[in-house]
Formats: sequence, structure tokens, C-alpha cells
Amino acid sequence: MDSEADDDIPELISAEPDEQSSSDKNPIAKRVPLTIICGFLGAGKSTLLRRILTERHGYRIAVIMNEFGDTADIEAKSITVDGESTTLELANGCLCCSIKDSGAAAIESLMRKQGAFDHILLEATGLADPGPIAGMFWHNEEYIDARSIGSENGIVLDGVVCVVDAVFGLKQMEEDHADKEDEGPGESLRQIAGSDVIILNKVDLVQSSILSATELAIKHVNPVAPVYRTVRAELNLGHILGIQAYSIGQRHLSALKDQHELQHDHDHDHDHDHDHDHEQGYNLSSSVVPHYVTRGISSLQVSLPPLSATQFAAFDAWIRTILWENRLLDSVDALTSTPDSQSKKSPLQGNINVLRCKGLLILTSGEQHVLQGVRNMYEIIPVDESMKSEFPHAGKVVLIGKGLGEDVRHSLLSAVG
Ligand SMILES: Nc1nc2c(ncn2[C@@H]2O[C@H](COP(=O)(O)OP(=O)(O)OP(=O)(O)O)[C@@H](O)[C@H]2O)c(=O)[nH]1
Repeated sequence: MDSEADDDIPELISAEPDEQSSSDKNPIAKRVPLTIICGFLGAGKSTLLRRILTERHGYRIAVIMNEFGDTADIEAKSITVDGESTTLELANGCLCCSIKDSGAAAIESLMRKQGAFDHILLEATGLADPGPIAGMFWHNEEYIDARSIGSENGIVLDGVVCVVDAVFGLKQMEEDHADKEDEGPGESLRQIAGSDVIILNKVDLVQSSILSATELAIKHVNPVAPVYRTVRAELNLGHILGIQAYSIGQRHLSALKDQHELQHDHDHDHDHDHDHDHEQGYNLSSSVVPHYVTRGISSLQVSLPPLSATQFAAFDAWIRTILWENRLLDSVDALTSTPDSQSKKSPLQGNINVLRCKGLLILTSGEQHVLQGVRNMYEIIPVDESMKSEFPHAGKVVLIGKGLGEDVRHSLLSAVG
């Protein structure tokens, strides 16, 4: 079971306009984007990284991994070994680095020695839950000393990518759940839940019925992450790098689109790379979704009406309570609640665990706000006037995690009702 419920309550991130998040002029553009790659054991993470490290894509990418594994056969221009790290410099300007501690300090030290990069990829081990790693880099720019990495403004979390094995993915999810039934959802489900993009790899080895079943299970756990079907992790790198999944960007927008809108997009904008982006057309309440997924992590999408200022404040109290206290806020509390006043605990305390949330809140005043959350951290950012027309016209919240039943929907709707 996740122990983060015991963690100190994090500070609420300001809902005031964030000068660093809404335009091309802003400093985020100058930060080095960081992508976390996670995935099931043997799913194809090294295959994907080897491609990135050896292909001529024109970017200087640093790949950081715990150990080289079979990526070690990469042809390196030079190899540097020093106590804590081994670095391979590749012909295309990329860098492959194995460091014992892949925390922020180690990344800072690597960047100081090697200079600035266009992108950093951090490989999590096969069993790693990406949530805490993402949390470490999200809104933690100060973690990294910007000047020391040769970049004006440090690092920005770009996205979390999960590689799922098409052959064993479904089985892994099933076994994982069975093994950990007493401890809550296992790593494979957490990896899917905490990712912004899913690569369903090794599709050459399975029948289409298995692929559809695996994709359905993935979508049930995480309906907002696009799924790309690949052979040997061959896909357009634009699908996984530079996606800005943690800011107000195009990807955030598409994640919030309605199912029918996605169907429409698919009809008219087929992916010419022949990646399979099957966001559309899933019946998420389908009874064919395997029981182990339903009993583990699932998702909940709630449509919201335009909110008054009071209802907006009530939403903030509601989301804060579910993320920080793992419980539902009583509707009566919602209009009066402040962070300090929430001492009353419902019997549901501890049964809900939200791993990721996203949303678009539309106010009756015409203002729009985007919700982004990783574990118990969240932010609500106003949408810039110039971007409003690109966003969906209906408010919506998507929660991914454990214990997200219809009671959660009713609680939210009554809190803002
Ligand atoms: N047929 C087929 N084989 C693949 C594909 N992708 C990877 N493989 C093979 O699957 C095996 C595992 O791939 P890796 O890239 O090492 O997987 P990994 O996720 O890095 O593995 P760990 O680091 O051990 O978790 C290797 O032998 C790859 O050559 C694919 O799409 N099709």
C-alpha cells in the first residue's frame, strides 16, 4: 500500500497566473525537458533507448539509466568512467550515462560535466513506480541548479512514457494484481496509471484479439494516455518527446477531449506513421474489462457544468481533500472548507488513492482553468485568453487511481452543486 498518505501535507501551488507556464516567451521554453521512461520487465525499454541514442534525429539527448544492460552494445565515440558514473558519448551527439543514483543531484553533476542537452531521458528500472520520480521533478526546478547544467532555467518535466509488452502485458497486469492484492495495485498498474503516453510494443508477436484486449485493459486504467502500437519501439519521437504533458499544451487538450471528439479526429487525421493511437471508441464501462483491472486501478471521468466563483473554491477544497487526505469532502464542508478546517474524516478515509488527475474547469465568468495533478501534488492554472478557443467547451475532470467508484462522482457533483 502506498505510504504517501503519511507524508507531510504539501504546500498548495498557487492558482495565480504562473508567468512561467503560458507562452512561448516564457522561460519553460529554455528549460531542458525531462522524460521518464518506465515499463514492464523486458517490454522493450532498452530497444527504444538504443534507437534514440543511435538514430540521426539531430537532438542532443542524455539518457540516464541505472545500468547499461544490453544497451552497452552501442557504438560509443568515447567512454568515460569515474567513480559514480560511466558515460558513453555517441556519434549522433547523444550521451548514454549510467549513474548509481539517478536523483536530481546526480543529474546536475552529469550536466555540469557534459554541458546542456536538448532533452534528458531518465529510465526507471523495470519495477519502478514512476509517480514518485515524476513528483520529484515536477515543479522542483530549484532541485537542479540551473546555471550548473548550462541552461538558464533548469529542468522541466515533459512526460512519463510507459513501454508495455504486448505478449505478456495482460498476464503481467493480472499476476501483479494477484500478488499484491493485500498491498494495493502493483507496479505494472501503477506504471500505466502514472504515464502520459503508452507504447504497446512487440505487436508483431501477438494476434489482434490479444492486442485489443490489452489495449482495452490499458484504457480502462488510464483513458487519457494515447497508446501507440509498435514493433521494436519504432515510432515518431514527436509522440514521446516534447509533449509538455505537465503544462497547458496540445497534449493536455487532447487528453480531455470527449470520446466522440476523438472518434471524429481519428476519422480525419489518421496517423500516417501507422502508429496506432486508439484513444477513441472504447466503452470504458464495458463488462469485458478484466476483473483484476476493475479491482485494481481504474479511472473516473466527471463532466462539470460552468462553475461560479464559490463552486470553483468548493472544487479546490474537494480536490485538495481527496488528494491530501484520501477521502471525500462532504458537500456541506465544501463551501466553508479551508486547508486547516478539514479535520472531519469520513469512513472512506484511506480507501481512495488518486495517482494522476487532469481537468478543465470552466467558470461562469468565462475564465478557464486547467487542473494537473501527480499523486498528492496539484495545480490549477488559468488558461491564457489566446488559447481558450482550442480547449473543449465543457468542463471535465479525469481521475486515475484506486477506489474511484460512483460515490466519488456523486461527491464531486454535490460539492460543486
Ligand atoms: N519480436 C520483437 N522483439 C522485440 C521487440 N522489442 C524488443 N524485442 C526484444 O525483446 C527483448 C527485450 O527487449 P529490451 O529492450 O531489452 O527490454 P527492456 O524493457 O529493456 O528489458 P529490461 O531492461 O530487462 O526490463 C530483446 O531481446 C529485444 O530484442 C519487438 O517489437 N518485437
